[in-house]
Amino acid sequence: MTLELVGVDAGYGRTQVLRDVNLASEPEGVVAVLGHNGAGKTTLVRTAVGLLRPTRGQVLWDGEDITSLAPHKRVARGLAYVPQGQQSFGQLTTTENLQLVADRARPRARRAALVDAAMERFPALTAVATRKAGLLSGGQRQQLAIARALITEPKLLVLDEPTEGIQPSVVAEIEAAVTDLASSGTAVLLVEQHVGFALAAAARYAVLASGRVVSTGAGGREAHAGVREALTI
Ligand SMILES: Nc1ncnc2c1ncn2[C@@H]1O[C@H](COP(=O)(O)OP(=O)(O)OP(=O)(O)O)[C@@H](O)[C@H]1O
Repeated sequence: MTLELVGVDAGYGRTQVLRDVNLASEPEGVVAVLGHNGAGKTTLVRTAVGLLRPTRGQVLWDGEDITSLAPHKRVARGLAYVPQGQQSFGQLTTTENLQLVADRARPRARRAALVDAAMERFPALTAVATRKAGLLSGGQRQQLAIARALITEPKLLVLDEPTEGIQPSVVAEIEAAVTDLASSGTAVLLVEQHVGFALAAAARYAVLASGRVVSTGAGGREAHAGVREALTI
């Protein structure tokens, strides 16, 4: 499954942010979206997941036009989104946060297995399974947010700056989980400020500047120079 933005313009009211954006996820692996603050990365992912309607262009899911499809229907098709900011239900425990999403899964008998599988991806969560999410560290809450998205068994996981504001020791755990996910068949669209990690993980990258894609290419170490140059635009 690939998600594709074709000639997309989008913005807020009269403020146009995205300009003629063309970008596709890979059927497997990571596509990294890079760019400075305010470049339009969050606007791009919000448009991709259906929280913002493009003013021009199309969003395709495996070739099908889903531009007008509601976000929750996109989730049902296999598109999951983890927004910036480690959001969770603070009064619920770690496990309850996961169960809340699993409770929608069918058949009922699978629900516990989904929670267990999501926990297994993030061993740090097991230790805080009964703690209220509001009392978790930023890194734990970020892991919980990703684990919650995984309960929907996405084909494509859209992550908006998963390492932002997270202490370095936990960043490595999040990076490892994202890399592991991508290599086990879940495609990832990754917005990331941390260029080193993004390029190491990415099969492909796109650099956004002032709402336009100004550079794209294959990921990996050799992409650094091209990305650095594009980021100076
Ligand atoms: N709700 C909104 N209403 C009006 N303008 C907005 C809104 N959200 C973002 N913008 C503007 O759109 C532009 C792009 O913002 P966006 O959040 O997409 O960038 P970003 O690349 O994700 O930046 P960051 O790394 O800071 O999150 C910015 O100029 C921002 O001020």
